Amino acid sequence: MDSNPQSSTRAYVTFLAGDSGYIHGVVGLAKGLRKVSSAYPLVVAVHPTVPHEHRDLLWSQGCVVRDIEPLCPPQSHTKFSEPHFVTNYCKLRVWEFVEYEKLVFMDGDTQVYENIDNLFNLPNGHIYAVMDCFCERTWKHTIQNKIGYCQHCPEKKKWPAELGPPPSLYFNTGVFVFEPDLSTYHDLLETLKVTPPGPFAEQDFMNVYFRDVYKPIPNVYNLVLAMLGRHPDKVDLEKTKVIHYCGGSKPWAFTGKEENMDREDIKMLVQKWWEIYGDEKLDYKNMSSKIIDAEGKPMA
Ligand SMILES: O=c1ccn([C@@H]2O[C@H](COP(=O)(O)OP(=O)(O)O)[C@@H](O)[C@H]2O)c(=O)[nH]1
Ligand SMILES: OC[C@H]1O[C@H](O[C@@H]2[C@@H](O)[C@H](O)[C@@H](O)[C@H](O)[C@@H]2O)[C@H](O)[C@@H](O)[C@H]1O
Ligand SMILES: [Mn+2]
Repeated sequence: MDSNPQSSTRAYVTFLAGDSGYIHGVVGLAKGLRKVSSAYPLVVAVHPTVPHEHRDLLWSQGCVVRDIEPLCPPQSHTKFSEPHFVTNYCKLRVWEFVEYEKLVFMDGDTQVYENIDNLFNLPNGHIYAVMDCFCERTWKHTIQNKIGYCQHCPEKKKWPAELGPPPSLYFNTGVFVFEPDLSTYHDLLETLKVTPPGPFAEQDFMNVYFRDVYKPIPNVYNLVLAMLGRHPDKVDLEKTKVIHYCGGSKPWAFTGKEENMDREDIKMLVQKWWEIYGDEKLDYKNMSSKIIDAEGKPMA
């Protein structure tokens, strides 16, 4: 018998901070999950900088709104790859959402195009995520990028033996499957205090912390846009379930002018994002399930 009946629950979870436009991403994700008939709610870990009207909007879109405290890395001179990455350490707060047995975290700049509820059935005891790509200029600080090595194509440019063993598999933290628990949460916070930050902030930290329990899942669950240009042979858009609009402009502010963004496939994917975001039939108020009577007829 489960000691805590709540702990058998599952949910998608995302993180929202500030007022710079990600609210559109989170609302779009809530509508996308409804469109693919996901069986689980979307919990939003909300940073104190999120305006109250955005909290109300999330609630009106059927999201579970959970306030979180900020979480900062130790003081350092690290130059993050993007200034806002320092805020992303707050993602780690989701490990305290222990009212859920299992969570699938999704960045606010991801969108789901096919049901991925099957991820909740992956065996416990691991963190599941898609391998990241090292080929973008954002990786210019790494030896991998300098020598042209990427974990998506180790056969193309082998890791030089003189550099020792190749780096451990490295995952993108835009989508990951995990089980929240308080002992891991407190250990994460203690370990964070003594871990010098890297350019990819909480992503670098999580890759070190979870190195021994990380298991890769196919890139159909988190296709970062860079893959389209860097590893087209590893991409099948027909089979892709989640698009991660990272590494350039976000769909809600798309200009197509950023590096690598002026591509027909990316413009098509941005249009697909807008088709969901703009679809009023997917608004929570228009989707609330009709109450039906004993004969299965909708009641007034
Ligand atoms: O100002 C910000 C920065 C980040 N985020 C959240 O943190 C996630 C990670 O940041 P981002 O997606 O920008 O990183 P990228 O995947 O583009 O590197 C976003 O998707 C949002 O869910 C946010 O809400 N507001
Ligand atoms: O805070 C660090 C971020 O690191 C990751 O983004 C990166 C990564 O994808 C690189 O491979 C790209 O080159 C880069 O553009 C992109 O920003 C996660 O997507 C994001 O959620 C967040 O954890
Ligand atoms: Mn992202």
